[in-house]
Amino acid sequence: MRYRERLQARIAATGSRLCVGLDPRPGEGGIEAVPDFLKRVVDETWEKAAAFKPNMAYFEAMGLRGIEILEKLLGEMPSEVPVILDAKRSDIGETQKYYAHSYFAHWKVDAVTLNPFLGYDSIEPFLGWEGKGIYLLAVTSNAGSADFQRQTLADGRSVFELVTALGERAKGLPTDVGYVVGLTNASGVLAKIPDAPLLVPGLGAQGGDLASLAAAARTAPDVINVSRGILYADDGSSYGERAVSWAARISQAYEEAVA
Ligand SMILES: O=c1ccn([C@@H]2O[C@H](COP(=O)(O)O)[C@@H](O)[C@H]2O)c(=O)[nH]1
Repeated sequence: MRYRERLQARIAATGSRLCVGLDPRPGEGGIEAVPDFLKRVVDETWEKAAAFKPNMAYFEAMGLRGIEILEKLLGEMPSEVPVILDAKRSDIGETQKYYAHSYFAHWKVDAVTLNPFLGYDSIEPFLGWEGKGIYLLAVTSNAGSADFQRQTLADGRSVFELVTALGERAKGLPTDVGYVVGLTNASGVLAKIPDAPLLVPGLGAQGGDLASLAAAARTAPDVINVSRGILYADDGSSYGERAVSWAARISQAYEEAVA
């Protein structure tokens, strides 16, 4: 089964487009409390998760122990839920081969985020993997996405359309190509993004508004990420309750857009 089909099936089975972001920040218990923390989050949220998204930065920040924690976590993930590793890697093709092997063959994640700045040959090593996906950073959720990504070229295209053109070149290859589009910057952008799976961060702590995404009436298996809004909301509710609540808010926005 292709990655896109698997994600579509998961969204249909759960009725949820929520991607649960796994960004652990060691607290009072220190690094040794992180594995149990992540296990509780996964156990409580997986039934409402269309996908999980561990971000490499938070694991790398814990040193080698963080990598061990990530490896163990990946080995114990519920098999029903696709895992998107947020790695944002970028290097020459020869080196990217090793990242692709590490993530797809060794860690067996379903998809990975990549920085497309080095061009097509830098993403090529990721394109021959049946059942896997990559998400290219197209329009990120930070203010700095205006510095390059949303600039307009002399021919009238936006810079992020050069990114989607890379993805279009990969059509027909075994790996599915999707894009990262930040909810905070999605307005006015979505009409120019192909019908490919989107990973949409920016909901919750970053204050993104679901209306423009829902109104775009896209048919692709787009997923919307919430990390701090589930892991660190400090609102007296459980991780599971927060996942249910965010999944419902996302569904409601989509329902209101068609009403
Ligand atoms: O454009 C981007 C790309 C990636 N991210 C990542 O998503 C989560 C967002 O976390 P929240 O706590 O829900 O804000 C985090 O891992 C980011 O590195 C993004 O925010 N924007």
